[in-house]
Amino acid sequence: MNRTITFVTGNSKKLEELVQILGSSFPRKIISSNVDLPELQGEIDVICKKKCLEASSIVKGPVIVEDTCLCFNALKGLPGPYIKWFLQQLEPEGLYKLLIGFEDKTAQAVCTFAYHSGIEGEEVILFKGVTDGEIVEPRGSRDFGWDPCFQPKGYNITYAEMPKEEKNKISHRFRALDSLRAYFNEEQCNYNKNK
Ligand SMILES: O=c1nc[nH]c2c1ncn2[C@H]1C[C@H](O)[C@@H](COP(=O)(O)OP(=O)(O)OP(=O)(O)O)O1
Ligand SMILES: [Mg+2]
Repeated sequence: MNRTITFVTGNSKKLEELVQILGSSFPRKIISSNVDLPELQGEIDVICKKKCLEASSIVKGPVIVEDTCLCFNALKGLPGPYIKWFLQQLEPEGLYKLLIGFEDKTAQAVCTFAYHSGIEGEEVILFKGVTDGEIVEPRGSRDFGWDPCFQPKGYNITYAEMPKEEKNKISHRFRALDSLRAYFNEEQCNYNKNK
């Protein structure tokens, strides 16, 4: 049985963070595949499940995918899953300006990983991580997406101003991967018992 998991993503920064966060202690081998999956619409969980099944049908084995949303509370959760298009057109400056007419600048960064075993008929499993923060005037490195305009709660620096190790301790992606890691640690225990 194929135990290697393929992380299907077109985003190299996501992959970089996953590798840094999971480190070497993760029980399963993860390889990556840079396939552009369709950007679907709808509720976050539905998007992730569909994205995962799409990936699974291409890879024909165990896969994980990830979808990241940035939800502005004043906009009732938008842009949410559409953040990619908003960021592409508006850049971090424009994201900040979107909220100029609103007192409430709070936002949630939401990361959802989805895993499918590659076995037909099995369910997709979701792992979610949320980090609260606020949308601020962009500051810091332009390395990764909307990092310059997201300031996590309790901090006075943005994700983009933090050392990578710091972001990776509190980020939406870290939180999601923490529960994914717990799931696979247990799965590995059961696998070893039944071997
Ligand atoms: O930690 C992050 N810090 C800053 N920006 C981020 C982060 N994580 C995702 N992002 C950006 C990438 C994309 O503009 C949008 C999510 O869209 P999303 O569809 O999930 O990502 P994507 O299309 O780049 O990669 P994928 O091939 O895995 O779908 O937010
Ligand atoms: Mg995408």
